[in-house]
Amino acid sequence: MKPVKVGLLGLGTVGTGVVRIVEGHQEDLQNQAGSPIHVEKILVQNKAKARSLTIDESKLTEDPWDIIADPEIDVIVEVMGGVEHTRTYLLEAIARGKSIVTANKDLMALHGPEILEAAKNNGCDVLYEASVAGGIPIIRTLIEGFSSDRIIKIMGIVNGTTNYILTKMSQEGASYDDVLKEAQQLGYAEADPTSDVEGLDAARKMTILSTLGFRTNVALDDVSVQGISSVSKEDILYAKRLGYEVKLLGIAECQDDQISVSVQPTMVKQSHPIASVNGVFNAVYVHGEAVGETMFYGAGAGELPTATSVVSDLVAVIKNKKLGVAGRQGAMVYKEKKLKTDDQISSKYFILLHVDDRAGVLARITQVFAEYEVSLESVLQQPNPNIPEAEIIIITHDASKAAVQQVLRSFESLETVRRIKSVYRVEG
Ligand SMILES: NC(=O)C1=CN([C@@H]2O[C@H](COP(=O)(O)OP(=O)(O)OC[C@H]3O[C@@H](n4cnc5c(N)ncnc54)[C@H](OP(=O)(O)O)[C@@H]3O)[C@@H](O)[C@H]2O)C=CC1
Ligand SMILES: N[C@@H](CC=O)C(=O)O
Repeated sequence: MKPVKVGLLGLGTVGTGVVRIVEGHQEDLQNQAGSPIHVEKILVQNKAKARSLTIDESKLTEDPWDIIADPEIDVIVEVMGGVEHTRTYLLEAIARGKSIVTANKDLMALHGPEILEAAKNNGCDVLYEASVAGGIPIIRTLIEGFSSDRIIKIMGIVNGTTNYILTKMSQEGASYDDVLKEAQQLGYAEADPTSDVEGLDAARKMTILSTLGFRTNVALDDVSVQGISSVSKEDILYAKRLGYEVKLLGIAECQDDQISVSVQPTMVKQSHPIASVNGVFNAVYVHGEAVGETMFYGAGAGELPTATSVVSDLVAVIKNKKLGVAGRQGAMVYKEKKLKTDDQISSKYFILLHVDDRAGVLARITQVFAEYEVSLESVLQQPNPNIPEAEIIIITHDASKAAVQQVLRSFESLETVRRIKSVYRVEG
C-alpha cells in the first residue's frame, strides 16, 4: 500500500505530539485512512537543537521549500505558528495541490477566508480543528453536529494558559507571574505569552468559532478584547464571596441575525458548569435554538491533546482525497454580517467602587444608575479596613453596555466616588 507522505512544519510542543501519535498509533491510523502515514520531512528553525524524541536527523530541514516544493509530499501539517511567512508557505503548498492541516489560530483568524478559498479553487482541504480548544473537537461539532440548528450563543474558556493562571490564583493564592512561568514551561503558552494574557489568543479563537457558528465572516477587529492582566487576587476573593468565579470568557451572541463577540474577564456564577472548568482545561458552551444548551470540555493546550486534533484532521484529509471530495465542503459562511451596537449588547455587571463614607453617597450613586435606566440586582456598602473610604459592591440586572459605560463616565466626574476599582461582566 502506497504511504501518504506528510511534510511537518514545526517540531515543537505540538509537532512532537504529532510525530508521537502518528508513530504510536500507526496501525489504527492506517486502518482508518486506508494507507500508512509517513512523516517524511520536518521543518525546524534549528536542526542542532536537542529534541525530546528520537528523530531520524535526515528528515529535518531548515528550508521550507524542501517540503513545499517537493512533489512527493501529499499533505502539509503546519504546527510552527506565525502569520505572514506561514501564510505564504501554505498558499504555495495549496497552489501545488497539497492539502493542509494546521493548528494556527492566528493565521486562520486573520487569513482563514483567503486560505479556504484558495484551497477550494485548487481542490484541496484545509482543516484546523486544533486551532481552537486544543483537544476538544469543537470545529467539527459546529460544522457537522450543529448544521441542523441555529446557534444563538457560544461561550467559552478557550485559552488554557489564562485559565491555568486564574485557577492557581483562585485556589492556591499563587502569584500571576509565577504561574505564567509555569504555564510556559508546560508548553501551554504561546511563543509570546502576551497574546494569551491580553486575550488576543482567545479573541482569535472566538473569531473562528463565531464565524462557523453564526455562518458569517467575523473578523478579528469585530471582537472586543480585554485580557486578565488587570484581574487582582482581591477581585477573585470578592467574586468567591458573592458565589462567582472569575474566568476569561469568550462570549458570542446572535439575535435576529445580529451578532456580538467579546473576550473579557467575567464573573461566572458558581452554579454554571463553566465555572468549574479549571487548570489548562477549556470548555465551549453552545446554545442552539433547537438543541438547547450543550457543553464540550477537555484539555485546551499541551502536546498530546492538541496533536490528537491535528492527527484526526490528517486522517480526514486522507479519507477525503481517497473519496475524491477534497476541497468540496459546502459553503460554511453565507450570511451577511450584522454587528450589534453597544446599545444592543446586554448583560449583568459587577461594579466595585471606593466612595466617601458619608450620608447621602449611596443615594447619589443609585440615582446615577436610575438616570441611565440601569436597574440593580444588589447593592452592598461596607467598610474596608485597608482603605480610608467605604466600598460599594453593585450587581446590576441585564443592562446595555452603552448605558453602563455612561454610568461609569458619570462616576469619573462624581466627587464622592474616589475610585472605580473593578468592573466585570457577569454570567450565569
Ligand atoms: N502549544 C499548544 O498547546 C498549542 C499550540 N497551538 C498552535 O500550534 C502551533 C505550534 O505551537 P507550539 O508547538 O506550541 O510551538 P513551539 O514554539 O513549541 O514550536 C514551534 C516549532 O516550529 C519551528 N519553527 C518556528 N518558526 C519557524 C520558522 N520560521 N521556520 C522554521 N521552523 C520554525 C520551531 O523550530 P525549532 O524547534 O528549531 O525551534 C519549532 O519546532 C502554533 O500555531 C500554536 O498557536 C494550538 C493549540 C495548542
Ligand atoms: N496558548 C494557547 C495554546 C492553545 O491554543 C492556550 O493557552 O490555550
